[in-house]
Amino acid sequence: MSGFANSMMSRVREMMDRLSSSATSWKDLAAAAEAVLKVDNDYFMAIQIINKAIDMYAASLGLESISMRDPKKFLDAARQQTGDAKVVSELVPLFLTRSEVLSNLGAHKRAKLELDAVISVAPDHERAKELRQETEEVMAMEGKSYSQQEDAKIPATVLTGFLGSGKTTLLNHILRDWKGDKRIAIIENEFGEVGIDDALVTKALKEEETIIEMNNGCICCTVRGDLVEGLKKILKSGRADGRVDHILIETTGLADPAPVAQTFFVDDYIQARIRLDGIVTVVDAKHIIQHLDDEKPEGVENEAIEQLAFSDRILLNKIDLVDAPYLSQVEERIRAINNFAPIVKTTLNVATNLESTINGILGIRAFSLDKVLDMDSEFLKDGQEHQHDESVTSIGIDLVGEVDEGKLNAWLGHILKNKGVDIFRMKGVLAVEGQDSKFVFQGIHMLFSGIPQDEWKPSETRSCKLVFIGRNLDRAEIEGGFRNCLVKRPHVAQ
Ligand SMILES: Nc1nc2c(ncn2[C@@H]2O[C@H](COP(=O)(O)OP(=O)(O)OP(=O)(O)O)[C@@H](O)[C@H]2O)c(=O)[nH]1
Repeated sequence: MSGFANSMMSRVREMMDRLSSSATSWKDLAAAAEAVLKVDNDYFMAIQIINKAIDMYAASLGLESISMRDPKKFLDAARQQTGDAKVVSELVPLFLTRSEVLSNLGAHKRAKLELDAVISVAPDHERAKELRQETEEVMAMEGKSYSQQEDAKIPATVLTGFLGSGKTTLLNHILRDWKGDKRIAIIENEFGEVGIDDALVTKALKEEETIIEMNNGCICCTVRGDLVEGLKKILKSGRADGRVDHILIETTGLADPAPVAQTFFVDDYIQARIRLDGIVTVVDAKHIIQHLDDEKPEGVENEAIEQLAFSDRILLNKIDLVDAPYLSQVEERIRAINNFAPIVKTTLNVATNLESTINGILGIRAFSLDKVLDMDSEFLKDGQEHQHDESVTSIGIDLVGEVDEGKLNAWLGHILKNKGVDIFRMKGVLAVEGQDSKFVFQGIHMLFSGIPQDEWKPSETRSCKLVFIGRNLDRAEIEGGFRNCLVKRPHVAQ
């Protein structure tokens, strides 16, 4: 991670560490949150500190489990334990600060819910009533028209979906086939040591597009700081040569979208200029149930479930690979996780209804912090880092040289037959002996396709790049197997 990104992401944590070691009471934290709000207008930092103050207060009463989840229940329980006077003088001010911050971050519904809770225990509290009225006014305005301030920001879409679901296919349609005239900047993140998507993303880009690749870790954890940096770079490039109308962020197939979405609230500069338009999840109809049912070790999230839960629009893709009863079953499973996101059925590789599909995911104003907080009241808490399932790894191969077609086919056939269940995803761009075109292959479990694509240019070195992502992969076996397919002795590229 770059120095800048490091410093950005560690800022909140450093501040929290400093406060934890120097400020030992909830009162100190409450004062610190007020100061951060007044001096810096730093809402994300303020909410971290005020949450900690409320947590500390709740812990002193043994009520930490309900403090965020249900503010009314928490305030009522606190009242029973400490009496009305203390709740009004101590807890209410904490909740007022929190409501103010939530409103400033755009979570008006959640702010109102907390203010309602405050007013239920302190019906005459003037400041609480005032804040609730202000919040209601903003909500009424937002109901009529999208706020001008939000309109002025550049919309960003987080494109998520499990490995191989069709994200890059969709991206290519947007870049190559879509008739819309938006200037789109793209941030691409891959899981795997060797970047392949660069070769798979269409070269027929509209001239103006900016593509930023982030391949040194997963966007939802290690490279979140780089995402902020990438967004800032896009903002600057947009300023230099006109405009950027939309930002599209393709996450890895193993990303948890929650921390990616949180990024839009962490940095003031970003928050003032970019708004999260929506989280779009592409679903592979054939394989999704298998991944939803995948049992994970203790403390490890199931990414396929998270990607659906946080989604604002779902593209139920690859419907050509399943029959109608199975498709209904898939829809039912999706609905059990996310009952509000519209589902659009697609076959992205043949691009039917492309215009309406793309228009239905860009500029939709679908992301709502309120909606997310309803589902996950701790969404704005920093430090909830995503833990990847460590049995799922990636193996990257990057070698100069070319393969023997017969040996390659036999080896790929062997892998598909014997490792198809464990290999979630494989893809590669290969030089095949005697062929002028690059051989591009894609595999998802037992499904495989390979096609010649683009000729090798005289200036290019004929080489092979492959990525395997899956469970319990044996690096020596896969790498050894591939090396046996090579025609010449390879030279390992660094
Ligand atoms: N049968 C079928 N195949 C599809 C469809 N959409 C995409 N594919 C194929 O599925 C494979 C994976 O598609 P990608 O777009 O690379 O998937 P991805 O989500 O970007 O994959 P990762 O980046 O590895 O997570 C490719 O071979 C596509 O051609 C579809 O609707 N039907």
